[in-house]
Amino acid sequence: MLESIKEFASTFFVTGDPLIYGADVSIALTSLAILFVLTYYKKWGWLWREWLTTVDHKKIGIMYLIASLLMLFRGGVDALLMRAQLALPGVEFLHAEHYNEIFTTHGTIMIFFMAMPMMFALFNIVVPLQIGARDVAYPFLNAVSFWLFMMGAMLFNISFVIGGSPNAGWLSYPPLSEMSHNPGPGQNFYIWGIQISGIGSLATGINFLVTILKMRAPGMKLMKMPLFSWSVLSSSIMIIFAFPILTVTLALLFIDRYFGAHFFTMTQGGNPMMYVNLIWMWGHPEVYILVIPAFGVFSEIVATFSKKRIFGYKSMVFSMMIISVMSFFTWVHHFFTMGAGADVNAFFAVSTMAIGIPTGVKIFNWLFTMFRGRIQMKTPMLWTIAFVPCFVIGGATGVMLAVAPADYQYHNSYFLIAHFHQVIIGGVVFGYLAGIYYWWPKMFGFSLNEKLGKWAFWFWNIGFYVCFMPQYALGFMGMTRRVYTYGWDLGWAPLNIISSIGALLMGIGFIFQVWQISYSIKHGERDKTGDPWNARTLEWSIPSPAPLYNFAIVPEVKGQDAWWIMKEEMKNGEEPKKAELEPIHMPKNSGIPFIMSVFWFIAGFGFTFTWTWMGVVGLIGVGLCLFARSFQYDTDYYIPVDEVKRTEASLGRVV
Ligand code: HEA
Ligand code: HEM
Ligand SMILES: [Cu+2]
Repeated sequence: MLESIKEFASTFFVTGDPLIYGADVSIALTSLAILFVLTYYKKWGWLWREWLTTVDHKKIGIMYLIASLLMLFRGGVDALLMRAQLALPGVEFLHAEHYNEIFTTHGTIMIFFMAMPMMFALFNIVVPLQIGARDVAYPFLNAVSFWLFMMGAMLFNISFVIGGSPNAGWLSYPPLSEMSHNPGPGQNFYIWGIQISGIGSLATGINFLVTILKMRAPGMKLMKMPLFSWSVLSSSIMIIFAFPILTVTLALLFIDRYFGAHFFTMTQGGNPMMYVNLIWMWGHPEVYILVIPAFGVFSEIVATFSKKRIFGYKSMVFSMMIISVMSFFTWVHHFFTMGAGADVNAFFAVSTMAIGIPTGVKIFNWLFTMFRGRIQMKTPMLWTIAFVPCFVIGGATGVMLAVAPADYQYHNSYFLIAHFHQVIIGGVVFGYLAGIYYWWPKMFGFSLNEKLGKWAFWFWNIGFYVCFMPQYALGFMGMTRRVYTYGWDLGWAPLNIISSIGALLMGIGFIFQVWQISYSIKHGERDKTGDPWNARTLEWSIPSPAPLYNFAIVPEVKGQDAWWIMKEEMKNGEEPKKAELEPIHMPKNSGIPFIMSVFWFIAGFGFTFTWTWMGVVGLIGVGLCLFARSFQYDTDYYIPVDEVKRTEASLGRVV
């Protein structure tokens, strides 16, 4: 009896490693503590009404933000574990198999469950406010997207406790990810976690495309739209074209695994190369999906803190749109070594390098905006300035990788690892952090402490170079990616230990940020004006945090930098035009997005463990939720004028 319980436990729960035991116990204790606090303070009703059922883009944005910061922590712990293992040769801190799992979960979590939601946090928090809208085009769908992301992320993360983590790399190439080589549930967790959240991402792309095209305030022609919103448009278009490829690719892999098909096997007509092509047709655009909104953030920040209009607005827009088209024609640079032949490789080498041109245009525009500006060194600006050299070096090493014959040397080495961390951390992470600092007062009504922010900034920055610069050299010295240890005789030890110290410094930077947030909640400067940075775009024209309906009166836009123009007019004594208040049309909250996503989770969990009955129950639940929604007619309401007046008065505004 005892034996069979033990056997069941060892197949179901991940056991055998004290590190994992420790983590399991702490996860269980934290969950219990959260449940206890919610029950003790009777907060369940509040949680349900205010958060789990909300369709308000601002709250959804905040939930994305919290989730992404937690995932940054999880991915960061993974990174530190790997760096601890690699610091010295011959260490057996992580076993080989455990190392495989950790680089897989680190890469997957950082891209899908940290960077994507942090990007969606900014989309949600900023775009409607910046274009003068009262919500996104499809608020209900927006909540569905969020909960799909959340359930996908949770499904992926529990693999760590139940069943075992995936271990075939962040893109899960076959044949390693096929049943024949990987029979456990780990790869299924990967497939379903990403599949569920990926559908959410696609819906977000559609939502923001329509929001930007249809919901701009009167007078905001596309060529007067702020650059962050342009970047979201560009990224959304890429999402709409790229994500379906991911969905199909993972579905085919699952069919291989579940039904024994042979799309990607080595035998019986299958072809693993097909998978590699498909996954990169999504994967390469994905990195630009992530970085373009970061470019948008930098454009807003550079203009605000240089007290100038952005230099070369039109070229900024065109370069962004050109990058989003070109990003679909470079995917083969990820497998130059797979033998496609010289002509194919030459085409993709040239198309890859060509992306450097529009990117360079943007870099020079930011520099020209700063040139002779009255620059204020606030934290958002610091991250922006640090981004420039970091991204230029990372971009330049990208161009080196794009030289197909040379890539035979660099491919899958630490040179590659250093390249992509440099563009991703220097571009994406620095960009989103800059955006979070910049829009924080708008989200929460208080600023983050500058002093602690500067400590965090320097730790991250110095840590970054200490960690990743040695890796370029290690790549040349022959160190390949995904090795869990190496010998003393190779001479890699000194650079690896330096690199690990750098990772630790970044970890300290993150701790400073946590400290900064908790300190500022109490002591942060309250933002009474709604415009703490003396900024240029519409989101700063309303109080912080924005009221439920955002704009009591929808603004009229006269040009680029609409809020700046309004401020100039007010300075010149022009009275803002008084418009009549009208009742405001708003969407009602709904529990369906949450419940439906829970059913997706159940379905994903069932299919992961090949419990078909459970998978089917989950899918039926999803169907029932859709059915219920189609009979819901009472989905909206009006906020009466009186209430709008009262709210505005309480925020110190006269309307
Ligand atoms: C945000 C993420 C991001 C960004 C922006 C980029 C940007 C670029 N990447 Fe990178 N890349 C990744 C993320 C990213 N990459 C990831 C995650 C991988 C590996 C995944 C894996 O295998 O697991 C990868 C891998 C990768 C490879 C595969 C290598 C291999 O596997 O062997 C190649 C090869 O061509 C490449 C090239 C480039 C190029 C040319 C750019 C260009 O866009 C860079 C453009 C920028 C500049 C050039 C600098 C600024 C320009 C100027 C100052 C103007 C003057 C310069 C010129 C005209 C040249 N990248
Ligand atoms: C914060 C500092 C970070 C450190 C110290 C770090 C460290 C590492 C290490 C040691 C590896 C494994 C190398 C190997 O053995 O092949 C790795 C891989 C990877 N990292 Fe990071 N990383 C960091 C941040 C990030 C971020 C922010 C992202 C993305 C947004 C990211 C994405 C990836 C990806 C995609 C891989 C490849 C995984 C794979 O090979 O399957 N990393 N990182
Ligand atoms: Cu690429």
